[in-house]
Amino acid sequence: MTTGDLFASEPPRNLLPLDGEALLLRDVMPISDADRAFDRLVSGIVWQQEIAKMMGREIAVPRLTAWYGDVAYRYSGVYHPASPFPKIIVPLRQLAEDKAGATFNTVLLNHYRDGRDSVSWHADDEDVLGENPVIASLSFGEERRFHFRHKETGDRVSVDLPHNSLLIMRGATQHHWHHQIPKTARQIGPRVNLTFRHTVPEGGIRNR
Ligand SMILES: O=C(O)CCC(=O)C(=O)O
Ligand SMILES: [Fe+2]
Repeated sequence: MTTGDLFASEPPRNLLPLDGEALLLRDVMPISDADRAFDRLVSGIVWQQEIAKMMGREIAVPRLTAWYGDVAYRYSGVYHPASPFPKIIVPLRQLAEDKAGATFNTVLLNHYRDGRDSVSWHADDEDVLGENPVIASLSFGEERRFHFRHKETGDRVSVDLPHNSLLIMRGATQHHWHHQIPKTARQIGPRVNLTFRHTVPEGGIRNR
């Protein structure tokens, strides 16, 4: 039996001790497909440098991002028109849908260029994601550590997200837990992450 078979035969366990569900699926596609997807995403996606306003100052978000969706949506007052999924992302969405048993109409991509890039504590709890969103998060490239912190109890859970893995968050997770990817002083390479979501379209009509 190969290591891959061993992982595949073990049902993923819930990483969270209470108030939500987080499952890490490893080796979700043939490794050659994962390697190719990583290269194509790094070079083929038009990555944006977003600027955030923090206490009156403009700060570059410490990672590159991109967004695609079948539907338009409004987030923090900013209108995002529908923007069709690039060809490279279509099979990745299908995989995420099959593994998560849910449908997704939007994707947020993150490109962490090195250990100085990060995402700070937040929950994916915007109204447009609905009550208990299923979020499926694909990782390619450098392994990064992902932290959960319970909003009330302060409980912490950490998990390393390897190349070719899928983290599924669902149930009450976003109500009760924040998550982050901290910076690291280690000399590391780039990582690409795709978080698939189901967003209620602007105007409130679900058409997927
Ligand atoms: O890069 C990751 O694994 C997490 C990204 C994230 O939390 C987000 O985009 O909301
Ligand atoms: Fe998130």
